[in-house]
Amino acid sequence: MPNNACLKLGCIADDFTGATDLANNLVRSGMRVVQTIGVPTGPLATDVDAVVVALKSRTIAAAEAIAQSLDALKWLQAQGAQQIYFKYCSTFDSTPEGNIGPVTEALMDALGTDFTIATPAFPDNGRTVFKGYLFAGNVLLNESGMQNHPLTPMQDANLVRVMQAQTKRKVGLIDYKTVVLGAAAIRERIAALRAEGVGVAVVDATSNDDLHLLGPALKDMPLVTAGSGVAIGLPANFGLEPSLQASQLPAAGGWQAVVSGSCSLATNAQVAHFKASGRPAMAINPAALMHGQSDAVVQQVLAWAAPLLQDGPVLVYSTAEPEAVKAVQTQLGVAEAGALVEHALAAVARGLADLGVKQLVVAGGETSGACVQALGVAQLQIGPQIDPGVPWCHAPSGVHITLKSGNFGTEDFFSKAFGVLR
Ligand SMILES: Nc1ncnc2c1ncn2[C@@H]1O[C@H](COP(=O)(O)OP(=O)(O)O)[C@@H](O)[C@H]1O
Ligand SMILES: O=C(O)[C@@H](O)C(=O)COP(=O)(O)O
Repeated sequence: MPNNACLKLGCIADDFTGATDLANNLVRSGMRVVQTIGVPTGPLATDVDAVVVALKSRTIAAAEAIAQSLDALKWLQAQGAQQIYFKYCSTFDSTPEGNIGPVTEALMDALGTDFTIATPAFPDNGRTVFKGYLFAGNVLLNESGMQNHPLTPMQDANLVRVMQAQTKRKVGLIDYKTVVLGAAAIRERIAALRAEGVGVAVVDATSNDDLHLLGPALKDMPLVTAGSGVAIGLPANFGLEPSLQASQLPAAGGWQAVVSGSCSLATNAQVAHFKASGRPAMAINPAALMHGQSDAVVQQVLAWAAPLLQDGPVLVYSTAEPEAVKAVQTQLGVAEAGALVEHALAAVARGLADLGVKQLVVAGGETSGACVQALGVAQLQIGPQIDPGVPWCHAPSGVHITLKSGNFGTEDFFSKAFGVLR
C-alpha cells in the first residue's frame, strides 16, 4: 500500500538546479511540492501533490545514472506516484554516451511502457523547439555558448539526432503543425508514431500556449521526459489550478553570500555585473587547488570573507571564460578540473554557513549539487521566484538558498536575489 495515496507526480531531476526549476514551475501551477536531495531513506512524511527527487546524475557514468534513477523510481512508486517525470536540462545537456537517452530507456523498461516524449522547451527562458531543433534565445543551441560548456558541450541542435545517438529505440518528431491543433491531434500523432515503431518523440513547442496544448495529451502517459517547461501543463490534468499560496517561506535572516562555479554565458555576465557594482568578490583559480592546496585556499577565502559579511553580500567564484576553462582542463583533465573546483566551492559554502551566512545564492548545476550536499541539506521547500526557473528555497536547518542554473537569470541576479527575500 503506497504511503502517500495523493502523490500525483513523481519527478526525477538529473541535477539540483534543474530540480528546483521543475519544482518552481509545479508550485506556480498549483501543486504542493517537496524537493528531496537524493533518494529519501524513509517514507514521505507530508501530504503533497508532487515530489522532485534531485539527483546529481547528469554527467556521471550512464550505468550509475541509470541505477540512481531506478532507485528514485522505486521510491516514488512506493509513495504512490501516478505519473513519472524525468527532468533534464532545457539545453539538453548530455554527452554522446547520455545520460538522457539511457536513463529514459531504463525508466521506460521499468515502467513497462513503449512510448514517451522528450522536449526541453522552456519558452519563459527562451528555450524553444521548432522542427526538432532547439533554440536558446535567438540562436541554435550549438551557437548559444553551450558548445563550450565545460562538461557537456552541445554541438548539434537537432534533438531527434542527438536523442537517437543515445537511444536504442526509434526516435520521432511531433512537430509544431500537430501541436497547435491540440490534444486530440497530438494523441493521433502519438498513435501513428507508435504504429511506426517509434518509442521516443521529440515535441516542438515555441510558447507556453503550446505547452498548455500538450499537457492534456500527456494525461495517461506513465513517463514524461522533459525540461521544466512541460510541467506547466500537467497540474490541470489532476484538477489543480495556479496558486500563489505555495510560495511563502519563513522570514530570512543571517549574512548573504554568492558561490559561483558556473562558466556559462549568463553567469559570466552576472559575475561581471556584481564586481562592477563594487561588491566584494574573490576568484578561485583552479590551478591553485592542485597538489593538496585546496584546504589552504578555502581557509584564505573564508578569512577574506569573514569581516566583509556584515556589510552585505560577498561573491566567491571560479567562473571563467571558455579559453581559461579549456586551459585548465588541458592541464588537469575535464572531470578532474570539475571535481576539484566543485569540492573547493562546496567547502567554501560550508565555511560561509559556519560564519553565519543564512542567505546563499549558488550558481551552476553541478556546483549546486556539491554545495547542497556539503551543507547536509536533505529537503527543500520552494519559495518565491527570483527569475524564471529560479526560486528561493528553504532548508530545514534554517538556511535560505537559491540554486541558479548556469544560463538563467538577469545580469543583476546576484544582487537582486536578496531583495526578493525581504
Ligand atoms: N575555472 C574553471 N575551470 C574549469 N572548470 C571549472 C571552472 N569553474 C568551474 N568549473 C567546473 O565547471 C563545471 C560547471 O558546471 P555547473 O556547475 O553545472 O555550471 P552550469 O550550471 O553553468 O552548467 C563544474 O564542474 C565546475 O566545477
Ligand atoms: O532546464 C534548465 O535549463 C535548468 O533547470 C537546468 O537543468 C540547468 O542546469 P545547469 O545549467 O547545469 O545549472
